[in-house]
Amino acid sequence: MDRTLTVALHGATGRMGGNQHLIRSLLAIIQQGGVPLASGDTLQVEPILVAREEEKLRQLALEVAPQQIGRAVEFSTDLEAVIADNRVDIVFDAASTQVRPRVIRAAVEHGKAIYCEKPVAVELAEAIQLAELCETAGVKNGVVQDKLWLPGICQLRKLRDEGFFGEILGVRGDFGYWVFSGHDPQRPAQRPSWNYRAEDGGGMIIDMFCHWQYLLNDLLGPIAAVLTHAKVDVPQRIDEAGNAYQCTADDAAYAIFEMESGVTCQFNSSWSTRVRRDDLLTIQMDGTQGSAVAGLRDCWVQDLASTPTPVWNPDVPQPINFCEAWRKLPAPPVEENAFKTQWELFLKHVAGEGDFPWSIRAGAAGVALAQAGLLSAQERRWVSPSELLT
Ligand SMILES: NC(=O)C1=CN([C@@H]2O[C@H](COP(=O)(O)OP(=O)(O)OC[C@H]3O[C@@H](n4cnc5c(N)ncnc54)[C@H](OP(=O)(O)O)[C@@H]3O)[C@@H](O)[C@H]2O)C=CC1
Ligand SMILES: O=C1CO[C@H](CO)[C@@H](O)[C@@H]1O
Repeated sequence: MDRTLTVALHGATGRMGGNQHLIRSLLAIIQQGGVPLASGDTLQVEPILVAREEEKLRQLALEVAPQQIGRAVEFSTDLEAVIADNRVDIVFDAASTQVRPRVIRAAVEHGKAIYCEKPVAVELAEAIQLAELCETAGVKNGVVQDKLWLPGICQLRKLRDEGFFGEILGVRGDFGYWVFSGHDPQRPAQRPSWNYRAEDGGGMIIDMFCHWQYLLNDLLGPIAAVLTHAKVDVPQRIDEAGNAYQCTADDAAYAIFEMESGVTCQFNSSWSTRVRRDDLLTIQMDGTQGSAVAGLRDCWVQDLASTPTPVWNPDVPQPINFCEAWRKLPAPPVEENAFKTQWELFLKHVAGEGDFPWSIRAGAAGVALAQAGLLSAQERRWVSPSELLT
């Protein structure tokens, strides 16, 4: 038997709302015939697209959706009416960050299940309030933590579980790429301008530390303290309308995370760097018995036996090709989109099958790390995220 969950997809016209959540997740689920449940039933999903711009919505609902699933889907510019609609089971928000608390509150008022993009809010106090609100109302809730299902990260987790590393000693994360400022009309900025304005909820720390929190927590347990140096490397950029604006949000952040386990993790996150590594995000984990480097999709390993023996001598050309000493792991047989995988888990959870630990409360822990990072950068000192949660 089929059961259908109707999802109000707010922010459908945005990059994430349109590409990852509509096209690669919800429409892909419809296209595959739904989500099989353990009960033998199949869970279907029906999106209602919501945003402010009717023309963009019309194009997604009446042109993009039919190309993928052979029929149109519903759309609306009236968020309040859609949230209040009795047919809607889940309210999902992927609009810009500052709008999120308002959407979550409205959804709770109407007793809907809530799922949203990260960060759940810019301010920690607000993120905690939202978690409490959902818990008190007893509504099912969740936050996107997509990196947990990236194929490269899944390989890293598997290596840890198999004991490949021996004793884990340290982790190094390198994230980012060059984001064009927009001054050259031939090379427009490839990210929305609000990301570079603190007053609009932008900034590297609030954007990426949420990801680093759940990733590190999953791989190594809780983060005890963070030390961050943040910068605005590119002070002026050009916005979507072609106007120059001052960048008020950090676009580079250099952080050391000290784990409760004693492991040290060091993460560079930058929109002002050029890539000379295997992927836009690489995470290297070093242990006594071996090391691994995970990119978004691939993972490379080097065990103790294949570790080269370098000798420092700048007077001769480097005799070792270090890249050759790494072995690329075979790709897993089925590679699913990480957002889609998490969507399926949330849909099943709402249908009564399976826990969903990636809650708004879990999202608030990400905001706590971001706030700790910002405070550390401002006051130039180590900050413990748990200090801010008490
Ligand atoms: N998990 C991940 O990997 C990622 C998550 N994100 C998160 O996703 C969210 C969206 O980011 P992204 O897609 O890059 O941003 P975009 O700027 O591309 O999209 C923002 C969306 O928000 C809507 N919006 C903006 N302001 C308002 C407002 N005042 N009221 C209602 N709607 C509004 C826009 O709608 P309209 O068309 O009406 O203007 C648009 O649909 C952010 O919270 C970000 O942190 C972002 C990137 C990656
Ligand atoms: O996870 C992410 C990956 O990178 C994006 C931009 O390229 C970020 O905005 C985002 O939050």
